[in-house]
Amino acid sequence: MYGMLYESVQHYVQEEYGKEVWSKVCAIVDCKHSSFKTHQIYPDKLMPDIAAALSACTGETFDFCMNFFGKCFVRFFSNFGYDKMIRSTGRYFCDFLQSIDNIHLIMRFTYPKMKSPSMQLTNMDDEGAVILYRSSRTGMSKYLIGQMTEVAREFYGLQIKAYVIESQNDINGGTAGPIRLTDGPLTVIVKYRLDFDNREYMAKRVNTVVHPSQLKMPAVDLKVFLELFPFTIVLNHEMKITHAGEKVVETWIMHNPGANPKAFLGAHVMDLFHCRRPKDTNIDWDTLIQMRTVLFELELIRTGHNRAAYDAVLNMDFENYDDMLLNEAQSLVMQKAKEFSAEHTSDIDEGEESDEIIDPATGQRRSSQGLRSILLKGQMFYIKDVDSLIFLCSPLIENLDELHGIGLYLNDLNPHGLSRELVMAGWQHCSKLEILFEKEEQRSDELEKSLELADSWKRQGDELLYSMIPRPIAERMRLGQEHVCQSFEEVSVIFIEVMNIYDSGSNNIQEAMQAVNTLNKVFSALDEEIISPFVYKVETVGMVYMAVSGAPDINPRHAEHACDMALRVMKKITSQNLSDVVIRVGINSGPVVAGVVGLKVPRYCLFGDTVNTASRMESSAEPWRIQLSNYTAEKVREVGYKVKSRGTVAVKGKGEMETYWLLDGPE
Ligand code: HEM
Ligand SMILES: Nc1nc2c(ncn2[C@@H]2O[C@H](COP(=O)(O)OP(=O)(O)OP(=O)(O)O)[C@@H](O)[C@H]2O)c(=O)[nH]1
Repeated sequence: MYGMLYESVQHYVQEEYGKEVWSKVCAIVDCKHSSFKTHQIYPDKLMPDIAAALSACTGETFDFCMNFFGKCFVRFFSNFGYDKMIRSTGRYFCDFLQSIDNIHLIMRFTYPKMKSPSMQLTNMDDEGAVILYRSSRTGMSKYLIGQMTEVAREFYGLQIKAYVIESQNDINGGTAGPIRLTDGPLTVIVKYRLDFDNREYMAKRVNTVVHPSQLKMPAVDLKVFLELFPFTIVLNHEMKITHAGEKVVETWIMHNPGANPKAFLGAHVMDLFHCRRPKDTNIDWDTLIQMRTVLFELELIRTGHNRAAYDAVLNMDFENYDDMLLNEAQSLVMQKAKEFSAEHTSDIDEGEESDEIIDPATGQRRSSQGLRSILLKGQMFYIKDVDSLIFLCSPLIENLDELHGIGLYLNDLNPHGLSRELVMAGWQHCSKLEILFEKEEQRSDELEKSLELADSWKRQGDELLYSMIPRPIAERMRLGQEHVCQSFEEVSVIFIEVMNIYDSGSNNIQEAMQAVNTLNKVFSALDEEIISPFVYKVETVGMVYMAVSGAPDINPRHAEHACDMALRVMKKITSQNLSDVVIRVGINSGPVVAGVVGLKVPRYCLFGDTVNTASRMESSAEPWRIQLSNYTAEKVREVGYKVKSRGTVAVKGKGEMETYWLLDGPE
């Protein structure tokens, strides 16, 4: 389905429910598109999926959401100026209801791959109307209710009540989860009742009977119709073709070489055509006589593809065709076809059955698939004088390539109306549009790429920021909240020093580079042991790595988490047996004040004697040992950690302190 419908949903869901809800909905349906391109096609099932997801996020029913999306579409398409088109369909709401098919058809040039639904106004009365909707998509029936309600309100000042009377293959709303559209050829048929004040329209209709233009007119010879509409077919009650325009017969002959050219008349319409629109329609008199406002699309069935045969048939003794035996006539046709091809292409080997077409218009070779079949678009009109249905139609051709593809020329098209101009306009329009679409695609791809790039830079920036400032604090600062210092009653501070990997007095560059590499390996290994939110890395200064447990996320088991990390680190670094690397660890627990300092390179710092003492625990520890302050040892011994007193140690700036070695964690 075209992106325009999804653009309207994204716009109004964000407006109505906020960007947060929209992001949640996208996450649920796994939609990767940050925006939708108007002219790009997206999966049909995305629409009901989004409705089901929005229903889950907001508690609204699925039907409510689909109805809402239909309203969004009508509000949104005004951005493209389509509201003017709706207003111009007619003075009354019923005029509009009869024009929806036409609207979609006119928009075909702009949305060439559109698979629009078909809408049929089957009944009107003073209290409203009945609409029959057919579509190859499920889950859209409530979408249409939203559209019709919004068009009635917005453009006709009508409050209508629209509801489903009966439906086939339609998945009733309120489904819990996203609707998976089936892939099979499924036609959804839904009949709606629209209740609204329709008296004025009905009264106006009655008056048309006495309208001056309705004065008795003489019967018109059917031949006139067939000249004006050379692709027309006339059907009797048995749905047999009684009369036909010359072009439709010629086109049929061209696409059915070898068939009896006289077999077109008298054949059942469904033996020669497929009904493409509306889908799954019973082609019988009673049904068609009800569907005079519906736009039909009949596709001519092709059995072959030989332009040469076509010319041969037209040149043959058409009058006496019946007298010849059919196979004699067919062999004559094929003979003529060979002669025709031989005249037009010298390089086809003799005797080789060529199925190539020489396109006389362009002289280009076309493979046998070159001739596509023809799609006739029009309405069924009942002509009382001949008690027949006449399919007043014209070929649906979007551009010159397609015209050639069918083997027709502009002169074959209806002499009146805009068929020829539309093809030309369509061709120009399409080529202009193609350039515009390409440009739009290019721009939006560039936009998509720069959005991805910006996103990756943002992520990298965030990583960098979170490496300096804890995420919750960074988020609060990003929201403009002034970050104030925060005091913590009790945390455990860990200092880890990498010893003797570098003599700061030496000027040997080699040694220095070696030391940096080794330090990077060790600190990266330590980083892997940081388990947020239990332990937070504060900084590294020189060979010293500092971390804390219990800040910025308060956690009562900070001493245990700090010891666990120290034990893991000891095990990890010894297992890595990095040559010359020796470490020692110190831990202390107590109160600290934490805050972000600095503007240029803001850092999350801890202040207080607890930090100083933890540093001393590390700097006075022996290599490969973890030294705990008395207070920390007390806390972890209670929960089974194995500690061993080191006795009293003279600690710089602290005097005599009893400290402990940490030997192992609890069983
Ligand atoms: C100028 C106005 C309109 C334009 C440009 C337009 C265009 C479109 C397009 C591009 C699609 C998607 C079809 C596809 O991608 O295959 C669509 C679908 C649809 N349109 Fe329109 N449309 C218009 C007006 C309306 C109105 C007024 C109604 C009904 C009141 C309507 C009913 C629908 C429905 C129900 C669908 C969903 C597809 C389905 O059910 O199969 N449209 N339309
Ligand atoms: N990495 C790091 N070390 C700290 C921090 N706060 C204190 N220290 C260290 O803890 C130790 C004890 O600090 P103090 O008691 O203030 O001693 P000092 O006189 O400032 O420093 P010294 O010259 O080492 O005695 C010192 O080695 C400080 O470098 C900190 O936030 N980060």
